[in-house]
Amino acid sequence: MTSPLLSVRDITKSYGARVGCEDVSFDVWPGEVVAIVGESGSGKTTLLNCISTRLAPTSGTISYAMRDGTMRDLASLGEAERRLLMRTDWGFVHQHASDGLRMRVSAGANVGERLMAVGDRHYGEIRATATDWLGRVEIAADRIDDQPVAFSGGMRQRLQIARNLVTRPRLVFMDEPTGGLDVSVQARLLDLIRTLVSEMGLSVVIVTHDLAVARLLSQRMIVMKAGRIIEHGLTDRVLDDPHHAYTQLLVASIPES
Ligand SMILES: Nc1ncnc2c1ncn2[C@@H]1O[C@H](COP(=O)(O)OP(=O)(O)OP(=O)(O)O)[C@@H](O)[C@H]1O
Repeated sequence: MTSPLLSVRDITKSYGARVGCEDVSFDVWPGEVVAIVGESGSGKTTLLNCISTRLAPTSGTISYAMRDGTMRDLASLGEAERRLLMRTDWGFVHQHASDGLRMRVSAGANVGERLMAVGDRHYGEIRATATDWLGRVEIAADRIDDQPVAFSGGMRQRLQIARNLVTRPRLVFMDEPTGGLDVSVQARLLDLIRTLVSEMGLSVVIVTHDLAVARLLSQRMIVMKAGRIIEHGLTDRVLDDPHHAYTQLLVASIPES
């Protein structure tokens, strides 16, 4: 494919007098993982929420290559079209699994619900697919009827990933997906995300303040500071040869492993 999947142009989001992000432009190509990094308050979440239509930008345009090949300005989508896109063609993995799961319905139903959203109606098939996906995210099949409230943080996050990926979306947004988890749990989760993303050929936009996460998962990296992109390039290049003084500072602050 020679055209981008998502095209972000001159996105600005203001909260009254405060700038969330400003004049941000970049493309996401099919099958690539783009990491948005920067310190707290640099505008990463604001940008992610704007490009995933969870937040309306103050100005700028975001276009998306729909499954039928047409490039649509996301602001022109009707509410029903937007919701369908979010439930089927896109995924959104929240930092806190409780924001992306229904905590009081079973693990199987959390996964099955997304399948029903794309029109699956056969109970046996839905349950079989849900069981298969629980296995793919390393949750034992005998936990299928348990509610996520009874799961550990790492399990909840893996369930949230299964719920998002079961419909085989083309684009997945992730907001600090490993944030707040123990280091060993993080490592296992990162490994799982990396495997699934590569097996499924997913495009991903991931927000993280952790450069090690960006290094492990992404091919391209966007560095933000005070709402603006200050450096953008291939992840290895940005991390091995940062051009901007702020990026140099960020890279220098990664603990030696
Ligand atoms: N709802 C809001 N109302 C007012 N200002 C906001 C709001 N949300 C974010 N901001 C401001 O916008 C700027 C960018 O915040 P944002 O949360 O996007 O940054 P971030 O890089 O995601 O930070 P963190 O890593 O801490 O989540 C900050 O100055 C923040 O205070």
